[in-house]
Amino acid sequence: MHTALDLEPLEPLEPSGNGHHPPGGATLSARDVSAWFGDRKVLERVSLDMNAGSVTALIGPSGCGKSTFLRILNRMHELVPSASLAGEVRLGDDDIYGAGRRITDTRKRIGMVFQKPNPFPAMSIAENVTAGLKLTGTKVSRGARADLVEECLTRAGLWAEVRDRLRQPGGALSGGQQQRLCIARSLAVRPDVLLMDEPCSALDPTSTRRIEETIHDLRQDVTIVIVTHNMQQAARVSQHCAFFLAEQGTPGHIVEAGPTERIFGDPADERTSDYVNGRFG
Ligand SMILES: Nc1ncnc2c1ncn2[C@@H]1O[C@H](COP(=O)(O)OP(=O)(O)OP(=O)(O)O)[C@@H](O)[C@H]1O
Repeated sequence: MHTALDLEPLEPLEPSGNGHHPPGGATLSARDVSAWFGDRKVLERVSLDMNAGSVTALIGPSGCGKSTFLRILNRMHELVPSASLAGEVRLGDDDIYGAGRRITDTRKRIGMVFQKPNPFPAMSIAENVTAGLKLTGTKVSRGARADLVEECLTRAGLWAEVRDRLRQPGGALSGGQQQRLCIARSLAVRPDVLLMDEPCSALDPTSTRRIEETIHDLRQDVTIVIVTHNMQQAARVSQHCAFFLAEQGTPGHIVEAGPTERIFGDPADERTSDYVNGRFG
């Protein structure tokens, strides 16, 4: 059950990063995105700007298409054999579905963190951080690797806890630490955008809070889009919010989107008000 909302912004616990990372983030814009699995349409003309320097939360009841929309944003939807889509997704000025655009280029610029932490359990903590470099063809000299590991673990809010055991396996960390390790791994390829699909749903409240602090610290550098079922979390971590709904078997669509404070405090649509106040979903 969702409850009344705490709109207080989070205070960072640690400074974000060590100053080595570039300022960044880029605005991600979806225009008239529709999606299908086979003949079944699950998203209807979704348009949304996810601004640089900002956290955008995607909220809505189960099955309304939030994860599908998120997966379209980094070209994962097309990996499902029956899946198709229409519309446009732009990262800055680039059409990520444009002719000749390679999936690996998109994945490099738009990282993703999943519901269940998925580090490589037998690889060391340090190797986990750099694991994505090879996959995306990112070149980092051997000498620069240690700095990159420290930088990314710091930005992910994990450095202080693991600095003395970088050679231990990633699988030996707690669930919350593993999730921050996955965030560090995503950051190592220097993405402009980080997509997070219910990143805290498998975590306890303390680990959840820690991830929320990490999100708060990262947003200066990386555009963040997060799917969450937790309304208090959406209110705490996001500056913008989009409310998705799929009514009576119709495809999911955005009922309304805007500044989080307005979506929670003064929504334009009664359905949004009912949802954010826990009256359904
Ligand atoms: N691989 C798939 N094949 C067929 N249908 C799918 C597939 N993935 C999702 N769907 C359907 O697409 C619709 C949207 O699902 P999606 O997972 O995007 O919703 P969601 O809002 O993220 O839900 P939840 O909050 O429960 O994760 C649902 O009706 C779902 O059953």
